[in-house]
Amino acid sequence: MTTSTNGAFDRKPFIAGNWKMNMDHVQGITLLQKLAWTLSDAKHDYSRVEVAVFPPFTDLRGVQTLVQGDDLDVAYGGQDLSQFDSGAYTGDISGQFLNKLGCKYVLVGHSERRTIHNESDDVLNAKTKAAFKHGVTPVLCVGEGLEVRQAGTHVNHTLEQLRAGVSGLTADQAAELVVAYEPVWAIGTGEVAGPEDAQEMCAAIRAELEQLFGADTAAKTRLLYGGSVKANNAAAILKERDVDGLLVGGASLDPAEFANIVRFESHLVTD
Ligand SMILES: O=C[C@H](O)COP(=O)(O)O
Repeated sequence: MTTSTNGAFDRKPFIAGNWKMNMDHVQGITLLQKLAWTLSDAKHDYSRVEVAVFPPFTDLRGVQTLVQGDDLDVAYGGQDLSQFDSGAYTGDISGQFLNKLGCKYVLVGHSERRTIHNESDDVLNAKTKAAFKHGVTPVLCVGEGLEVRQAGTHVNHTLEQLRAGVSGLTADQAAELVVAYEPVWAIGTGEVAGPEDAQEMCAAIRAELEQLFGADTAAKTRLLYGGSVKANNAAAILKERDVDGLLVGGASLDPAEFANIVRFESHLVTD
């Protein structure tokens, strides 16, 4: 992520916390309150670094109430959505419902959805389009498993997922889209892809978006890295030119740790 001489970033940094299947609706409120207090104490400038949380569906109404009631500048989103608008799809959640709850974002194709729920590239493309249809910005997750990484085909593999996910989008949608590169071997394992690994893939993703949608569009799309991010490695990853933010799992459940990740710029000065 490069900065201009006035300290502005090329793209607004985006720090997102994916709570996964953690935190019931009472715990979720407490976590968000603590995060907001911590960031407020630290005088966090939300206009400089955007913050979002992705709670379980059952927490979203409580999160909405807290965000509205306390006028918090924290965005929130769903961890998944249906590719369909409504109907006989037991257990699924429509993008329309997420929109109605004030969700700004929704995760699409997290590796845990791709593997545990066998979500295909075609389904994820339909979900990406459904998100846009309902006015919710998709965060499309891509990334390779350990075997692919060891075989050295991780760039091709990840770009194939990307191409499938963005197929049929307009340039405006591609510019608004957020892409999260999450090497599966680094998720929840303590194994972190090095900053250079994150940069290699984010640069490849941006180059692919440039091919597909043009340079002006690709310059706007925000690219995140995710996988065992902590406060002590966030700043180094975010120093990379094409990495615009982080998708944080485990560390987002600790408000002090997550707030420190959000405040990565204070670590940039001292690193
Ligand atoms: O969505 C977040 C990613 O799966 C990373 O999770 P993690 O930070 O626990 O490794």
